[in-house]
Amino acid sequence: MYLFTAQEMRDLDRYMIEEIGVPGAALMENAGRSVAQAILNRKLQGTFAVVLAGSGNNGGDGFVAARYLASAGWDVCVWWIGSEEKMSEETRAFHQSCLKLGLSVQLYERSRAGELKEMLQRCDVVVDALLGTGVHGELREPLPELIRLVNLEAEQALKVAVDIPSGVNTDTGAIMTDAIQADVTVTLDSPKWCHYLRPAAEYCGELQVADIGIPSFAKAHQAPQARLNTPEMWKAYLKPRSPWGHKGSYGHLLVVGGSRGMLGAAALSGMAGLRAGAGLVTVAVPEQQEQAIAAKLTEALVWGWPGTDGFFTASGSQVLGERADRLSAVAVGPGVGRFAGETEWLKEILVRSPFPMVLDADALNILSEDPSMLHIRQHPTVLTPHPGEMARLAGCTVQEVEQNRHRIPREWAQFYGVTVVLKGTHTVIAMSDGRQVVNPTGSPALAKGGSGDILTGILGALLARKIPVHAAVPMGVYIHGLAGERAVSDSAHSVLATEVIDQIGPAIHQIS
Ligand SMILES: NC(=O)C1=CN([C@@H]2O[C@H](COP(=O)(O)OP(=O)(O)OC[C@H]3O[C@@H](n4cnc5c(N)ncnc54)[C@H](O)[C@@H]3O)[C@@H](O)[C@H]2O)[C@H](O)CC1
Ligand SMILES: [K+]
Repeated sequence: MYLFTAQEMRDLDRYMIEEIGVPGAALMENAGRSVAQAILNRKLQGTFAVVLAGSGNNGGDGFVAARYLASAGWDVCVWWIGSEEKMSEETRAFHQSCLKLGLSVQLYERSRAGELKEMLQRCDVVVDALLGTGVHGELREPLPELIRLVNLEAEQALKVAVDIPSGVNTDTGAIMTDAIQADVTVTLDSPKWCHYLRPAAEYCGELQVADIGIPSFAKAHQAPQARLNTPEMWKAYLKPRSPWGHKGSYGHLLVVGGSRGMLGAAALSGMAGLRAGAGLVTVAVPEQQEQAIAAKLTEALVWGWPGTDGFFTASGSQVLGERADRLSAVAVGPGVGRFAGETEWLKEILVRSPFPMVLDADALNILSEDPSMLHIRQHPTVLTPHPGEMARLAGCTVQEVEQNRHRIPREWAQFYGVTVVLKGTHTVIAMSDGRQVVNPTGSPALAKGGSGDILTGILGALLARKIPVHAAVPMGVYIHGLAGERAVSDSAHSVLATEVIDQIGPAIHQIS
């Protein structure tokens, strides 16, 4: 499923109208009917709806929805703002048809706030068709006051946003002034970025996608840059294990990390890698840590790298060359820590790894000293920063990263020719060719130490299994999120990282 920006949606709209010949009014009719149907499907007790309509096409959808609710026997009152001159031809026509049918259609003015307030307090549904994807900049009055009125007074009503809650920015998920706090958002044709970006995502409520008659081949013709992560995108690579296979058939993942005080991180990555199907996993730790990791991990191989006092040493990573021909992927970072000569150490790994690589945690912090070293890489490289690590890499604040989740990872991925996985609720995956994937799976249970190490292990294993990076990364992120969801048996507070690892197998089974 695609994820649209406002401009991409306008382009698709134009393509459907001008090149395919479907009238704009037909799309609007379908949109409004879908919204009304979504409301009727809920079989609510009460049947009084207040429809708030702007003068743009979002408002047009609202006028249509009002007509369908009225024809289902509902008591409907439409309040609209703006002016008839500003309306598009379609919106004007549907406004007129509501008037001709004798529906109650009221022009909102500040002096009438009391009347509207009284209705909002006793209605059963509020349809928010004030602003859609055409919003620009700070809201002009009377929108802010109207939005405040709805959020404050329509407490008991079901608030249904048409396409997007009015006031949110479609592309960035920002809220310029204020936005409708919706219970349900009926989005037209496809989800938009704002449905998955904070703070807008918190204003959407339940998301429903309405078919308005745009076939998938039209979307493929006008393909947007981003998709929502769904198994259909990569399921073909998730083949059952062959009865003729052996451990060598499923790749050999090397996990590098586990310095003093952080052994658990490398152990979690290693275990996750095995659960995600790698044929062999070797965990490389500073030599002083070798005994301890061996005692922790029964199924993995261990490899002591030159170390001092439980930390890696500058030139120690040269040993990678000795076994590189036996490996098929490497994951560097879980519990690596910071140490003298770390940049040189990481550079050696980048050079000596002629296979896919995952960089996480302190490997990313080391990298942020000199990101240009990524240009050394000749093979797929995946970075899995959380917002703090992304901020260090990009040289900006965490807040800037959070406000630009749609943009910063994409620019970074394209510039350095890598795949960036910006973690968080709705992880954003940015590929080196500009394509993006937003992940819908996950659980608050994953907001705990160890979750990132698990993701690193899963991604490393899928890459070791020679699944192409464009499929392995969305697959790994999806499985990780699903395992997190599945690990919650009662309270999300108390889930342990090892319990998430236990759910990797069931998650894979659920998808297969
Ligand atoms: N996706 C589709 O194919 C279809 C989408 N439909 C609906 O159309 C809207 C987008 O319509 P558009 O006319 O481009 O814009 P809006 O209605 O969102 O808003 C324009 C309207 O709002 C005023 N405005 C803009 N910014 C501000 C501001 N900051 N303050 C106050 N007012 C503002 C502007 O002056 C205009 O009057 C999409 O979301 C769908 O709901 C089609 O109906 C079906 C096909
Ligand atoms: K809206």
